[in-house]
Amino acid sequence: MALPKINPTKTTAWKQLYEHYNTIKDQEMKTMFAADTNRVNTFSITWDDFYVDFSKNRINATTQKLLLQLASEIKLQEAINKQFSGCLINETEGRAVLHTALRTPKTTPVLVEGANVMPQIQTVKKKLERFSSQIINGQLTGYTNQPFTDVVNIGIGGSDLGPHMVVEALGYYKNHLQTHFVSNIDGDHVQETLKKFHPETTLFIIVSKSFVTQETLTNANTILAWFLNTAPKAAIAKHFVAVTANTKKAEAFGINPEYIFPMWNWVGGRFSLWSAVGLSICLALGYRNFEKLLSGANQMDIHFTTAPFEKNIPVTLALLSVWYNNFFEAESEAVIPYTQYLHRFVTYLQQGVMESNGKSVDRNGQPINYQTGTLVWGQPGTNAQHAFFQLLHQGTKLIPADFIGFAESLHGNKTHQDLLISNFCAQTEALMNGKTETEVQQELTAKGLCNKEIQAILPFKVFAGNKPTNTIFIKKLTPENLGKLIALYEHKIFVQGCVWNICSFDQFGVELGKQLATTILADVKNNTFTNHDASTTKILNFYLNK
Ligand SMILES: O=P(O)(O)OC[C@H]1O[C@H](O)[C@H](O)[C@@H](O)[C@@H]1O
Repeated sequence: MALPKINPTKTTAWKQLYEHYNTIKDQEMKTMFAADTNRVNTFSITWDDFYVDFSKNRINATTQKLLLQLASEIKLQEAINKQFSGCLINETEGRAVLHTALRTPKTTPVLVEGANVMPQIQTVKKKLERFSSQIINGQLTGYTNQPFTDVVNIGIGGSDLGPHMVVEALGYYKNHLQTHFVSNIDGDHVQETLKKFHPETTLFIIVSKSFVTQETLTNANTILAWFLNTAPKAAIAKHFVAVTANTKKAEAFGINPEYIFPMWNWVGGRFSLWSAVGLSICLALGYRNFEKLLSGANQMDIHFTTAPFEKNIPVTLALLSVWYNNFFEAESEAVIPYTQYLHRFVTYLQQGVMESNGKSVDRNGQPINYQTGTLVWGQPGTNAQHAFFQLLHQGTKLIPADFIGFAESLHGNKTHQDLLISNFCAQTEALMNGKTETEVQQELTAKGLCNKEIQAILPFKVFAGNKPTNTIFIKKLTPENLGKLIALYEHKIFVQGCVWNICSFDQFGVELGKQLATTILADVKNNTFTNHDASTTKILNFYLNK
């Protein structure tokens, strides 16, 4: 029931893509547009509220054919079927990968090792719905009988990034509850957050799939001590709830079992916002909006599992990313959302992409000799334009970029929206077309510069262009459309992991640092350390003023 284990570099498509790369690498996209009036129709997908234009890529019909052949040779369809049918595709941890079941309609059974998981999902969803509406409407109150005004999510990694991103992204739809997120072990993060609310009117959600994460438990204990400075012990039951797959540990922490929201080991942390980990989303936006988010994601799941690969958005974006990563040797890709609401989207994606696909052994445990996980970075446009776009336009690196935009402004300010969308379109056009010497010369001549002046400045004003971008244009930022967008990137990650023949669902790479931190903590407490390298020892000496 395992995923296929095919070395991509041994496929016929891979070898042909190499040869093809040599023929296309110096071709200009603008020339390709001029030669083919139908290019934009061939290389775009209209689906639902989404228009995805991937025509501004360094590809032609042969590239697309070979990338699709690669998908077929590595048995992508078989892998997708296995994921959605609950096979234990997270082999290194012996788990299914079924965050998609959390957004599947309740009438469709989803089996994990023969058992239908839908009833337990429904039970938790009902619990989330009841609890969140009782907090929002003031039926459940704090220990002094006042309604809750603030909610604090205490979690890190997947237990923070997803819900935090969604609550910010859908800020337009928020209710009166103020939401806060405490993640970092940095005590200053907790202390700064604690300034913002009162114990009598604040609900604390401890979110940890494992319920052993150092940061989360330390922060939870610090906040609990702060709470008990003014509140009686009996108040804990009303103010502290937990989301976890380890209910025993949550009970041992002192959480009222009635207020423990379970999740399951077949939901990976970085894909968990659809589970009870989304409790802060339910509280901030109301349960109906949470359901809309899930329903949007489910629509993308249906698209992903049923659309032919050449019209399949996640498959297309994944294969294009492989094209640049493995053939053009582009190391990173930028994601630029043209809405401030998505200001945490890239931070969220970084865990999904890099924790999943930052691997250097294949599914057989063999070292690999090709590039895997891309570096993902970015921030909202137009801010990004004034920060790092210089490097995109004129730097030495090839950085493919996804431009994500929403046609409708939520507050309806047309003046701003016209400006925003003009920038959104102008940047991808500029990145593709660049500016030739001749164009610069004409521009400067028109400004009245003499030839000597023009020649002195000319090289600095030329833009090579031919920089690839995808445009993901969506009608409106709604809970449904955000659900679709997040699910799109989740599936892109999965497809890339399949092509690279790596295990996308474990994260052993985060363990070593955690182990060493435990050793160092003991050393710091004892004020003695001998077992570290000279560099680390000197740094520790600096800390301990030795
Ligand atoms: O939810 P928790 O068990 O507390 O885990 C929180 C985070 O811990 C680690 O950093 C893992 O690498 C992440 O994948 C996970 O999201």
